[in-house]
Amino acid sequence: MLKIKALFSKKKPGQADLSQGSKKSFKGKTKSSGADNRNVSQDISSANEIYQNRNTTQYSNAIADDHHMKSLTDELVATIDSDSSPSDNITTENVETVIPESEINVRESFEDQISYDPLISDGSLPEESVVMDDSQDDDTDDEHLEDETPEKSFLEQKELMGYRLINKIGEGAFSKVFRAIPAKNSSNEFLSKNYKAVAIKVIKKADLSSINGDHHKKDKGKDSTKTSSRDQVLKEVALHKTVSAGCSQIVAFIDFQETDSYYYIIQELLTGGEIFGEIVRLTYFSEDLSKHVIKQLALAVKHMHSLGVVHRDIKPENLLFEPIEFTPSVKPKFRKSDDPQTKADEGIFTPEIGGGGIGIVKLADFGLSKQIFSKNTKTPCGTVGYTAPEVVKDEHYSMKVDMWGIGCVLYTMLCGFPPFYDEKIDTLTEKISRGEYTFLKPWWDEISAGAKNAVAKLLELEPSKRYDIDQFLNDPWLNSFDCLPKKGESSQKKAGTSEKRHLHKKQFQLFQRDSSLLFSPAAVAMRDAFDIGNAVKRTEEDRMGTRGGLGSLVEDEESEDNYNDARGDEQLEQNMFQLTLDTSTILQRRKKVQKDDLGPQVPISATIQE
Ligand SMILES: Nc1ncnc2c1ncn2[C@@H]1O[C@H](COP(=O)(O)OP(=O)(O)OP(=O)(O)O)[C@@H](O)[C@H]1O
Repeated sequence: MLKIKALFSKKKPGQADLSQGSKKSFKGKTKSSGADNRNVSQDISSANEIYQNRNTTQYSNAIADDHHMKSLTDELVATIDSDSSPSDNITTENVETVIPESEINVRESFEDQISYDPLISDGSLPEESVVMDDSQDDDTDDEHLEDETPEKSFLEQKELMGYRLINKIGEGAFSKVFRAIPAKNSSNEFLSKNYKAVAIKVIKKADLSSINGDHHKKDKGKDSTKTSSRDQVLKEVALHKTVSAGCSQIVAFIDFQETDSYYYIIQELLTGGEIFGEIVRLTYFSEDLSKHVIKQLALAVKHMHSLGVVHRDIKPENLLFEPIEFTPSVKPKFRKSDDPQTKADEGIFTPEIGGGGIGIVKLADFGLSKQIFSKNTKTPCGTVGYTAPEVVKDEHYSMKVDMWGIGCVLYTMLCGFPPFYDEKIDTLTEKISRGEYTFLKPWWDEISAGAKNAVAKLLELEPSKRYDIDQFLNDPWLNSFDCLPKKGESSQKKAGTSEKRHLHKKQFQLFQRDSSLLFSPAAVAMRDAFDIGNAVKRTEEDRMGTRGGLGSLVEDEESEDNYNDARGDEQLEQNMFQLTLDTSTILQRRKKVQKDDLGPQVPISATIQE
């Protein structure tokens, strides 16, 4: 409950982005180190290396080998351990991770050379240009990307080196995500050849530290070893870098920059957007398309788990995709529960390619990930030389949190609404804790027994009985055909000819303009149901007492600090945030169908308990 409070009380009201909607909740569960951002004495060696070797290591994921992976993992162990105790064996004491002055100067002089300077920082261009018109769209063909004009003057551009921010494509509680292109005169030839466009997550330092209370916590005296906002960002970067190397189902990490005011996380751009939006658009996915998406997610999770990293925030918003050409169905099929007037056609599904306009799918957002053990030592972080049986059990428990997340995503894709929901947070929390879900009639009537079995094995309450990632990957339903996209083509080319890409893009933009769907009560409720669900599971995981994990210490302390406040605010919290699934568009639509065509209406809360 404490974590849930943190999640929802920190939401920014009125975040809206018509170009690619994403209204997200706070995730930076951090504890201040009390250290100045620019002068951290007990800090992270990986970050130091990222800064110092940026020009040589920034695109290392594309070329990572085992040796590189090993050193990254070792760095990460050190990173994680620096949170734990000043007397631990593995420490990074006295390692300074400030950006060298020389580097800052280089940036400033580099900025002078950037040809688009006139647009920078005057803030005068209007916000209305968020959605591109067709003529601008044509300009985004790969061949002309480098000439693309930024949509407006972005303040975030001022301190960024080597990339031009073009338009905002997403938003988190404390971040903005931009589509960007490597600057024309970028010295980084490898980057500009391999990535015509990139996504840049920009985190404003001031926002992060004020909300995390870094200044306030500075005075507590005991926290020289605690995790500051900065450490949290660096941890996300280190984990993203580690897990994306050598895994094509994880959004590639490209580069990282820290400046006076911002952190910039530069990553591979997935042009389709979030799977979340596609569920809302299509209402639900066919079993084939669900398999196609979930298998790619499962491979991403397998890779992470093999490195000892748990994602802990698996949800449709964190699944991004590359669009493919949409081929309409000759004769669209409807389920009994569909409203033929409103159900969008998913189109033809092609094994190894995809369907519904969805091709390659990748897992993103490592802000809540944590490392449970190091790949090399197989011992939990923070311990040297032995692994107690209960710790091994805890590791597995942590990983099962991701399996539960996969189950929720699969359930949601198959039917269009999440497995657990209630209008009240506390009731929802209880349902999740008790594993109370059902294959709701009539929406699940036509879904195969194989799919239901896979979902049931993933949503098994008892972690030891729940599928692990290998069991899921061997599930007979999942393997009824080879649903993975073909290898070999770069994801940025996957959508076929630029003409076809434009076609889909136009369809997609049209959909995106209809923000009423993405921000409808149904969509908001679905987002919230996932956020609450993940928070509940993480809380349970913490209660189980994961010993080695990075997050446990940090979160435990946060819980302790917030405990009293949380109790006082509990009622307020419940009033402020109520899930409104009952009034949601998707469920309204379904209720309407149910009422008109399928007999008596069943209240959502009642059906859940069936
Ligand atoms: N690589 C990418 N390619 C395309 N879009 C992206 C990419 N990364 C992020 N986005 C978009 O930006 C949104 C926000 O990104 P992200 O989830 O990383 O931010 P966040 O700050 O972690 O959000 P929060 O912490 O509030 O969950 C995503 O949901 C997605 O819509």
